[in-house]
Amino acid sequence: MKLILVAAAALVDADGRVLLTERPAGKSLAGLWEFPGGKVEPGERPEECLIRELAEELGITVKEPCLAPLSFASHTYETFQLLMPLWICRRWEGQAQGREGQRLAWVKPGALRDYPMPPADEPLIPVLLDLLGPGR
Ligand SMILES: Nc1nc2c([nH]c(=O)n2[C@H]2C[C@H](O)[C@@H](COP(=O)(O)OP(=O)(O)OP(=O)(O)O)O2)c(=O)[nH]1
Ligand SMILES: [Mg+2]
Repeated sequence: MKLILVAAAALVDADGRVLLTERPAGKSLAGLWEFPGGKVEPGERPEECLIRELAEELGITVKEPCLAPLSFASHTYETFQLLMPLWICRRWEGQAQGREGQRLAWVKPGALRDYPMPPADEPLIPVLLDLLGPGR
């Protein structure tokens, strides 16, 4: 089966909230809430890809040293196998906006379960809860 490599970020703000973005209508998994990021293109390093995706999708500038490896998702979808490393990032320049019309939500970790996410993302929720606590 085809292996798809997706680089994604848990952006964490000063209050310990995590950014989720809604997948736009018309795309696969539309309406579900995900970590911003996208497919690594041929010849691209994953970190480079993530910095590009965060600029394209959110209009923010992230420096590579501000990305720390956190965890990964591995999930078998019907038509491909997803492998998605997740970096945590607490520092960036600019204010995140949905540059592709997508809705954004800053979510305290204890409320992540209120946002329907792709099945691949499910195991990442406890990782964030462990690291950040449920939040107030
Ligand atoms: N960015 C991101 N993608 C995720 C997450 N969970 C998850 O299963 N995915 C899947 C959805 C897509 O198949 C792929 C993301 O790649 P992408 O964001 O560049 O894909 P895309 O919108 O162009 O998707 P597609 O419609 O072409 O499949 O990984 C997540 O938390 N963040
Ligand atoms: Mg994307």
